[in-house]
Amino acid sequence: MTAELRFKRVLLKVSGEALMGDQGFGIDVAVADRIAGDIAAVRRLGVDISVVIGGGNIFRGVAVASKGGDRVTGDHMGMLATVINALALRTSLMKLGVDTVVLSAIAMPEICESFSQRVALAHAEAGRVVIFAGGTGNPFFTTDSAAALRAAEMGADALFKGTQVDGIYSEDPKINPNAERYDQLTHDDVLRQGLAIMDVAAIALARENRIPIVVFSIHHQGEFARILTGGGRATIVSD
Ligand SMILES: Nc1ncnc2c1ncn2[C@@H]1O[C@H](COP(=O)(O)OP(=O)(O)OP(=O)(O)O)[C@@H](O)[C@H]1O
Ligand SMILES: O=c1ccn([C@@H]2O[C@H](COP(=O)(O)O)[C@@H](O)[C@H]2O)c(=O)[nH]1
Repeated sequence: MTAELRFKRVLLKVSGEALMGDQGFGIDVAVADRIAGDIAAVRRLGVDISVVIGGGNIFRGVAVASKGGDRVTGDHMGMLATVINALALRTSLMKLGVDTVVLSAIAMPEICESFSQRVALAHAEAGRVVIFAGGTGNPFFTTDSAAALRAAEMGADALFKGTQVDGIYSEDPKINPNAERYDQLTHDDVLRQGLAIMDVAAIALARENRIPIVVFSIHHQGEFARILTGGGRATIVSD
């Protein structure tokens, strides 16, 4: 008997930082391959998946701004970092025989296709995994906002944030190991309590479009599939 699926069409936000593994910078191919394996397993369950990938393993715009540099240039560098990660993840998925396309919010036609909602939906309809690169294409945003935006554009019924921690806590658990972990929250709870797991714009956009957010650890192999089939460990944010 096939397990009942919690969601049929999901947008997965993959932490850029997770891709570096223990290296401290850049891409650990073994980690990219493992995450690709988790995506392939979820696809085999019959779930439509598209992906937004972060860039924190390579570059964040605030790193430039905090040293007195130009924030917009820094953000452009950060968005380019997400394209590098998207190409790496596509390579890992293609090795597993998963038909995958990268669509960038910033045109670079020699490297990948450009994003439009129409093209993205057509690729998804054809059964491809779509990886959205380049964030929203605009500075002063993050890939969490891009994930909420693309989830709405793709008609996703949930936004999965695969990150470094296994859910949302009362405070950053990396700073306070005694912080309380939540299984269930509303979008309003996250905003009112200022829980910094995602930026405010991303949470507000998901709330406006009634998209549940599922926060889980991308480091736990098979967790993505377990959550979709009713198990696993995650915090679910819904109204
Ligand atoms: N209330 C909270 N609950 C859980 N984690 C929190 C909370 N507040 C802050 N965090 C931190 O937020 C981090 C996730 O946010 P962030 O989006 O910056 O990283 P990421 O998922 O690795 O993405 P990327 O590397 O792509 O930027 C967690 O690793 C955690 O340390
Ligand atoms: O829409 C966007 C998305 C991202 N950026 C810049 O890229 C880096 C990396 O993204 P993360 O979400 O931090 O992983 C981000 O710090 C921004 O500098 C952007 O400008 N616009």
